[in-house]
Amino acid sequence: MTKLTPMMKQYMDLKEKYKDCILFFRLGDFYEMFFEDAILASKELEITLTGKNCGMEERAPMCGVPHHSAENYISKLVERGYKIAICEQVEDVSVSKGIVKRDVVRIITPGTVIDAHMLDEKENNYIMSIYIDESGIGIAFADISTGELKTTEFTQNKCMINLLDEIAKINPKEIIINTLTYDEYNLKAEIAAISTPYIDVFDSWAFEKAYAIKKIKNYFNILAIEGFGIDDKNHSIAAIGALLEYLQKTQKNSLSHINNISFYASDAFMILDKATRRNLELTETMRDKKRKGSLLWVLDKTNTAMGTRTLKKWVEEPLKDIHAINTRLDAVGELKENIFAREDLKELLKNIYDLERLVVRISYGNANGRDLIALKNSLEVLPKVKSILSGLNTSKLKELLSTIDVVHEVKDLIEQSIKEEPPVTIKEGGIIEACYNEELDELRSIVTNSKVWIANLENNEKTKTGIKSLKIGFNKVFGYYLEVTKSNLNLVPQTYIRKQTLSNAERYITPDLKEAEAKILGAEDKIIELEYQIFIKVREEIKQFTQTIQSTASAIASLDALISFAEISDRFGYIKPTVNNNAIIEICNGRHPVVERTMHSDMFVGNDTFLDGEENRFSIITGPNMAGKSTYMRQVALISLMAQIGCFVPAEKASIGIVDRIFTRVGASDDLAQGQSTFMVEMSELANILNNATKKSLIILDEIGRGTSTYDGLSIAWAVVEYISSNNLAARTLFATHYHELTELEGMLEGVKNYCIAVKESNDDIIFLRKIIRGSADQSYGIQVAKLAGVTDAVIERAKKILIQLEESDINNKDFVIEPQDIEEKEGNNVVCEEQISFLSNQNENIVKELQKINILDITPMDAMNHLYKLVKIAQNKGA
Ligand SMILES: Nc1ncnc2c1ncn2[C@@H]1O[C@H](COP(=O)(O)OP(=O)(O)OP(=O)(O)O)[C@@H](O)[C@H]1O
Repeated sequence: MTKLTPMMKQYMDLKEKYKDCILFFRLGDFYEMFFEDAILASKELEITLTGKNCGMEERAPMCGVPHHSAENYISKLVERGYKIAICEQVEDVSVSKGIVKRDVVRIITPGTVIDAHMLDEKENNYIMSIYIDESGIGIAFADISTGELKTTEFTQNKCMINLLDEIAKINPKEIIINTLTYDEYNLKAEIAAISTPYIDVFDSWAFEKAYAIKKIKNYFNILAIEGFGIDDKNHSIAAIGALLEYLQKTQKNSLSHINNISFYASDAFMILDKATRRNLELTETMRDKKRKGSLLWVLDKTNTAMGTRTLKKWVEEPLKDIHAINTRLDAVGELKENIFAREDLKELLKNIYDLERLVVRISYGNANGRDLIALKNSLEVLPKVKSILSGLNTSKLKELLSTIDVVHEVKDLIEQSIKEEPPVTIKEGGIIEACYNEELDELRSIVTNSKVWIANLENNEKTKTGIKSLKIGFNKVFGYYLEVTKSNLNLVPQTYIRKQTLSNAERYITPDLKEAEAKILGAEDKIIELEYQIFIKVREEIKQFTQTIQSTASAIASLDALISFAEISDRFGYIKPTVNNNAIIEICNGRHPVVERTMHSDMFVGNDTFLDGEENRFSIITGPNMAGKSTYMRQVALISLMAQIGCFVPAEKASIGIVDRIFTRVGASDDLAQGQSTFMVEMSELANILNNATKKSLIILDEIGRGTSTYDGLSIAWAVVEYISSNNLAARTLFATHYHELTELEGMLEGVKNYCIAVKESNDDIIFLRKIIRGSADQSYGIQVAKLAGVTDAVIERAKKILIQLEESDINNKDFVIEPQDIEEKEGNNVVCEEQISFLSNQNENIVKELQKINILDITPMDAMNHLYKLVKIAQNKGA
């Protein structure tokens, strides 16, 4: 018969309750894991697996991590999609019975991380809840490390596409959903293709409307949900209800920092699908997924972590509302012009800590003394920020000025209560400032006086006994003692009580000394406890200001992002675009914001653009490879997007008719992992464009139809031009192509115009002028570009001959016949070979014989390897 130890029984009960989590079970200074959790964690974390005797027949597999460094281990597991249940000692009421009560205090999942070291300060960490039924889709997402909670819903047709676009934008780390099947969609696969969140089907009852409404009311402690503007948004309500349920279930803690729901209409922003975000390299590069080389890399010169996150959100969510865009543009303009104000603000912002996340740590009860000092230092800067802002005039800056609250109550409270350099832990004292609490001051003076008394005692005893080397020391076992070296033992008075013998000294105590010690130690214990209590009280008081600090943080973040836009506009010569609701995109001397940063200033050649949705709605762009077609088209898309996020643009003049969506079909991006060929990907992206573009969209097409046979490709491309340019759609489009036949469409189709990127021929070479001009390119210059790229002369020469023959066949309407390489050329190869052989004949006649067996024009790689092997053998034998 086996009997489980009480600790193991407690563990087993909790594990039963939290089956889907790895249980981090706190024992002393360690988090221990047992059984299958231990086996898994030891493998994932590469830590030693041991065993523990726990009353069972066999020792339970066990492994553990130190409490103080647990965050690192937890973060590794969470990144890999595991859920971690943190189990702590919660009360010790039953200590008398020898049982410490433990419970799960928090579940950490990929989307519910708040711990500073586990978060990327430049990114939000979102958890998303999705509710789907036959009439629509609702989403709600929160970043619990900042307190943001947003929701939207789609009830029109195509809502699945809207959902996937939103997921691509928000990039949640974790998704809870009511179902994974919807029409013909396999949602898990669809979502995995866009982003890589941890997806879980969550309890369906949590999505039920009545339950969700009750949950929202309880959570926010309100009587009606109208105040959030979601009362008629049933899908949103369901998603929010489940999200709150999940958060409460996992966090088991006050979520008071999530104190608002913000509903947004998804069509309030420019829509960018996954392909477009990737192709325009908005936040990371296509090739290596790095920030460097992306648009964000150019635009982001923020000075606070909050500003960095806000700027990224703006880039991913361009506006469509002209007024909102203009208020940002005006503010950027004022900050650009007013260099002194901007520079001063920048310096001040550098001293502002990540208030959004700090306030959450306070709310969770995780903040330590240093966090509070960081908060105080940040708040100290705010009056100066406000004073500079009060000298500025634009409406956005005025709005930010009125939102920023210096929260002087909090600043004063911390200043008075917390020491300037407090320790990291909050349970060892040394945190609370003098003169803040009378009782604490008294206790401290007891300690100080007693210590002075002890210091005096040393001198007095020295005089009294005549032992000059007598000293008073302290250790944790005996407390305070008098130490006398062996040579002076004859001088020790009767009243000293011997306590310890060392090799060359004796240690004593006296009743007076012990009395002073008791006072000191008693007071010190009380001080530590009292300091802890005071600290918790101060932290709780600050918690009441959560909402005010959050809105101040959000205003600072916006200010930081605007200053960043102003800074790059000034530094890189950007200008203020005008935005309007007509269809005209007119750019004078526009530049690609990222490509121009990769070359010396003035090297980038600016280009003009005119698209009006009418006579000039569709530009067919031809030109040699490498001429700059892709760069040009992307620059038009990026300039439009930059204007709509409220940033100045790299151009001499720009007028942007608001764009509702940007679509791109750029280059060949294989999606083999998804089981799709290059051509399949190209065609499905094209299908997406044709199905979803509107008259207000901007479409960038780079070489449609390239991935199939020439005639199929040309036919598709031709039909695409006809369809998009027709009055049904008439979307503004830039289409780069090597199918010169398409240039015949100018004049045939309304709104289609030919452009080409100019090059100059010089002898056999081409010089890239990078200038877009009206008209079409006369040839492709592919062979010249191949030559520039270093393709062997033999291939280049042969390609030229083939090209001539192809062109002649074409002109004479003959079938394509490529004549074989002439004899001379073939012999030429042999001549080279003969020369080599005659050189080698001097080296070794066996090698020559071997070489003569080889027909260099008819040899497979395998044959070549065999011959090489034989030659090496011959050479080795000769050497031997
Ligand atoms: N306006 C410009 N000024 C200076 N350099 C430019 C400009 N446009 C493009 N370039 C340079 O030329 C290179 C090639 O440009 P891009 O890829 O746009 O050519 P392309 O015509 O699309 O070529 P392909 O048809 O082979 O795809 C760019 O990487 C950039 O370095």
